[in-house]
Amino acid sequence: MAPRVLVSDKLSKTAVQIFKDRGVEVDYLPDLGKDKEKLLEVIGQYDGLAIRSATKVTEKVIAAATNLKVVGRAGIGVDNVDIPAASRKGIIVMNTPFGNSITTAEHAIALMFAVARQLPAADVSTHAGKWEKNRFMGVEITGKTLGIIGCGNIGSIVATRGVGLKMKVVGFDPFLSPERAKELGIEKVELADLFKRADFITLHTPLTDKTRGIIDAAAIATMKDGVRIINCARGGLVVEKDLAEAIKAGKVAGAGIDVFEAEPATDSPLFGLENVVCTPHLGASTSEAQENVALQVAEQMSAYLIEGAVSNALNMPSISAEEAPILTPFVKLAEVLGAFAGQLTEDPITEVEILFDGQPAGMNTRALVAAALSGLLKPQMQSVNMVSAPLMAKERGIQVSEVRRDKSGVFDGYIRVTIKTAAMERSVAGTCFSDGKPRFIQIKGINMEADVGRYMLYTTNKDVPGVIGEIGMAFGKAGINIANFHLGRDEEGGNAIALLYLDEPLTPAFIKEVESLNAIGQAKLLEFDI
Ligand SMILES: NC(=O)C1=CN([C@@H]2O[C@H](COP(=O)(O)OP(=O)(O)OC[C@H]3O[C@@H](n4cnc5c(N)ncnc54)[C@H](O)[C@@H]3O)[C@@H](O)[C@H]2O)C=CC1
Ligand SMILES: O=C(O)C(=O)COP(=O)(O)O
Repeated sequence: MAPRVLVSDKLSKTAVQIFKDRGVEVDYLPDLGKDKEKLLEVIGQYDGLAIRSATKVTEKVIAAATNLKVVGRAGIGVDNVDIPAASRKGIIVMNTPFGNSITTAEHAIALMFAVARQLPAADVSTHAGKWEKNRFMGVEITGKTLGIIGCGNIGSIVATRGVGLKMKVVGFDPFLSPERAKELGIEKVELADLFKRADFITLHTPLTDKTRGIIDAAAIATMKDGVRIINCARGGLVVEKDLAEAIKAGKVAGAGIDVFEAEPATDSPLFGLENVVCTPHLGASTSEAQENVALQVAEQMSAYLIEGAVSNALNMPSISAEEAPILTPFVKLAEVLGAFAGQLTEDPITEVEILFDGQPAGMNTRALVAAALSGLLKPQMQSVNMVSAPLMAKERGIQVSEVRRDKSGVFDGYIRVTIKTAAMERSVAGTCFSDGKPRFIQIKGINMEADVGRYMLYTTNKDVPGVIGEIGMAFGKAGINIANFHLGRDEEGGNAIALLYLDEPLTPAFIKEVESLNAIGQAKLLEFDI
């Protein structure tokens, strides 16, 4: 059945055409996202949800989204999506990180000019026939200091535009390297320095616990008198009430505000103030940007829903369409190895080490780690998947480490999963042959070569004569067929293990009976999603 996508915000219709061309069913209901109740009612029918900023993908929406696999944000900011809730449910959240950056940077520059020359008020006055030539005295931009808070995609574009306008540009961003600052032609500064020196301040960070209220009364007090502030990033970065007070007091000479603490903003302390230029979250609203983001989000969501390719996901490593077919057998292998270890371990796991030897070491190991963790946690959490597993492991305090090394043995490559609990350590290794099927090659340090079956009985025993006979007798007496049998041991007369392939699951009573056989230590029924 074709996957179904709901477009619940106003995206360019290009998205609809792309979904259809890729074989995805699509419902285009651009106002539905604003109707919370209706969204809750219908979301269960969809595999994908394409949004902008109006649809709020809350924990409640995610709980109701019983079939949802992917949320695609046609734009950058994902603060309207509860990503931890989505991750917990295994839903991928992706955005289009570059499609609207130039357009948004241009809006910041447009607001800067509008504030510097009071263009909107002058426009209203002139339309009213007042000709107030003396009322609107502006400031020049050339030679002024532009302070950019957040020098990522958009902040960097604003920086180059500022340099082009002959401004002195200073930037604050903890992740801005001195080399990158030099390349942009700007000076990297601390925030306090930026506040002290800037004539214009423009914000380009995401809204996080660190950045919320970054411009408040205390920050404004350290700024130059007559500073002008532009916010095209997110409402909440600026404390609107504090900015309004500072404008009324004449400390701040003007502000250009595109984003608000509460949106849609129907009321704000900034409304009606002299030289505050407001726009209704128009940063990304050009036809070029909207074409870009619609096209990109529809391509990305279709690629995921149809081919399993992942790009620009915020809660899952990327898997390109080209690598998906090569990676898939190793994803399955990693999951099987994790599942083996997870099913044999009842105590809390404290550590997991995943070793990639040879061929898989050169692959997308983040995806393979996610797959191994998903297999490992599945016995405890049925709905865990590659998206949710890393977060679940972290929330459970499991330390995950990854080791990559060159080919070291007879196989072109293999993966080994080692887990630790307070009481023990256990490892299992496997490889993929050219048929793409996973094989176990080592269990608890014992070499063997065994296919993976849907139902398998794993036993540990002493390497003494008669074990196979005893097990065989028990199965024969119970009338249960053994499809295949693999054995391995560490040394003659030492520890041995057996893997029995079964056509169907065993009853707990029968497993107990096997466990009670003389030479048998442990007997455990394993199930693999194969
Ligand atoms: N008004 C609108 O319509 C639009 C708004 N946006 C918003 O613009 C903002 C920036 O977007 P991009 O440049 O694409 O993001 P980005 O991720 O490329 O850049 C953000 C930068 O902020 C920096 N940063 C993070 N915490 C910081 C802190 N505490 N102090 C200083 N810098 C910090 C990061 O290191 C990063 O370099 C986002 O909030 C996004 O949602 C994006 C598009 C349209
Ligand atoms: O991309 C972003 O982060 C934006 O803020 C753009 O929002 P919008 O898609 O115009 O509602």
